Parts: sequence; C-alpha cells; structure tokens
Amino acid sequence: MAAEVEGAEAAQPAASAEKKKKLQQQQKAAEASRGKASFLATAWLILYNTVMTAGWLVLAVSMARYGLAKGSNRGLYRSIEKTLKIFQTGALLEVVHCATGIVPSSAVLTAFQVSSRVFLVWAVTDSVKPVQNEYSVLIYLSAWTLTEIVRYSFYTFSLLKYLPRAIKWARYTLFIVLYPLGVTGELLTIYHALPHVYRSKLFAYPLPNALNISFDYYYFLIIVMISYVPIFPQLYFHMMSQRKKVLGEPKAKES
Ligand SMILES: CCCCCCCCCCCCC/C=C/C(=O)SCCNC(=O)CCNC(=O)[C@H](O)C(C)(C)COP(=O)(O)OP(=O)(O)OC[C@H]1O[C@@H](n2cnc3c(N)ncnc32)[C@H](O)[C@@H]1OP(=O)(O)O
Repeated sequence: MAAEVEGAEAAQPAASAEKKKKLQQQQKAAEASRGKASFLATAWLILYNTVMTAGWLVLAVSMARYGLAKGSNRGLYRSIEKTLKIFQTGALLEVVHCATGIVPSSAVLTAFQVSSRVFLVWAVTDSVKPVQNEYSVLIYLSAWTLTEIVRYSFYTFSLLKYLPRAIKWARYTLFIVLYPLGVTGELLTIYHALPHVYRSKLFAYPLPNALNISFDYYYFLIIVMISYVPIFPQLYFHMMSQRKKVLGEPKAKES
C-alpha cells in the first residue's frame, strides 16, 4: 500500500511536466498560426492597396487626357465609367477588412463613407443619365481621385514600412479641402438628379401593389441628402482627430 502511494506521488510531477509541455506546444502552434494569418493579411492588404492606387491613377490620367483632348467635361463620365465602377465598388472590401479586424478602422464610419460613394456612382450618376455632364460630377470625381491616390499609396507605403513624409502629410491634410469639395459635388449631383427622378418616376414602386408598400425614389434621395448633415461632420472630425494623432506637434522635450 505504502509503495503504491509513493509511486503515485512520483508520477504527479511527471504528469504536470507533461501537461506544461503540451500547453507550451499549443501556445507555440497558436502563435505560429497567428503569425501566418497576420503575414497573409499584410500580403493581401499590400496587393489590395497597390491595385487600388493603380486603378485611381489610371482614372486620374484618363480624366486629364480627356480634359486636354476635349477641353470640356461633356462625355467625361461615359469615358471613365468602367474604371470608376470597378475601383469605387472594389472599395466595399474595405468594410470587410474592418469587420474582420484586419485593419483597425471603424466598420461603421467606413461603411458610411464607402456606401455613400457606391450609391452615388450606381444609383445616381449611372442611373440618371442627364446628370452625367454636370460640373458637379467633375467636382466629386476630382476630389475622390486625388484623395484615393494619396490614401491607398499611404497604406501601401506604410505596410512596406517605407513611408515618405510628403505622402503622410498629404493623407492627413488634403482632406481638409477635398472632403467638403467632394461632398459638395455629391450633393449637387443628387440635387440635379431630383427633377429627372421626379418626372421619370425612376425606381418608384407605387400603391396598389402585392406587397402593399410604396417607395418613392425622389423622397428617398431627399432623405439621403439630409442624412449628410449628421453623418458628414462625424467623418470629417474623425479625420481631424486622426490628423492630430499622426501629425500632431511632437511633445516639447523636458528640460
Ligand atoms: C444608401 C446609402 C446612403 C448613405 C448616406 C450616408 C451619408 C453619408 C455622408 C458622408 C458622405 C461622405 C462622402 C465622401 C466623400 C469623399 O470622399 S470626398 C473626397 C475626400 N475624402 C476623404 O478625404 C476621405 C477621408 N475618409 C476616409 O479616409 C475614411 O472614410 C475614414 C473611414 C474616415 C478613414 O478613417 P480611418 O480608416 O480610421 O483612418 P486612417 O487613419 O486612414 O486609418 C486608420 C488605421 O487603419 C489602417 N488602415 C485603414 N485602411 C487600411 C488599408 N486599406 N490598408 C492598410 N491599413 C489600413 C491605417 O493604416 C491606420 O492604422 P494605424 O496607423 O495603425 O492606426
């Protein structure tokens, strides 16, 4: 009996050492898989941001060439719409990046930013043809293009750990002017679309109908315009606080 107890006592430290070793192995495996996931996420983001920078650069060059050749904005939207649709719609992936946590940005703010622009391309500019030649389209296209070239190249260079100071400065400074400019172009485009939508009853779903609900796109557009009032300042002041965080004055050295 005494020999049995002695044997059990001797086996205890061996079992706990075995348990500890197993735990360490599990921790190592988890760390390795986290490292692999973070490597894959970084590789994906470098690819995504590089492709998006290139796409918006193509748009900028196409717009400049069109302007130089025609000297007018008439027909500009038609000439760049394919590229614009691909790269603006591709920005929806940014919401996925935030929601899955591979980038630390707010999914809600990013969703407002991206969805309003995707909506403007597909549901306003593309669907209401007469607005395509308005100057307001040129205004928002110019603001978006310049912003996105700087923003996506900023992310690419940051991920590559080689960030030129000028790009960092531009990322957190140009928005001060480009954000209100872009929003002005967007709101004016929706405003120009209103009479056409009203006349053509575009996307209207009047009563009576099987679902017994009605939808009037004209009023929906007015609601979208009004929703800029509470939402845009939040995006703008978020960018202001990002600017302060990144470009803020360095703390004075203690004497
Ligand atoms: C039916 C729909 C109707 C909706 C109606 C709603 C009304 C909406 C009203 C508002 C409309 C706005 C329309 C937009 C107009 C324009 O864009 S005009 C042109 C000017 N625009 C801008 O300047 C855009 C500025 N805005 C933004 O950049 C974003 O929208 C943002 C969400 C406000 C950005 O915030 P955030 O991501 O937090 O800032 P960052 O500092 O850039 O990033 C924070 C950290 O996240 C990392 N990160 C983000 N994205 C990436 C990425 N793609 N790849 C890698 N890393 C990324 C970034 O590096 C930061 O990381 P840290 O440095 O570690 O903090």
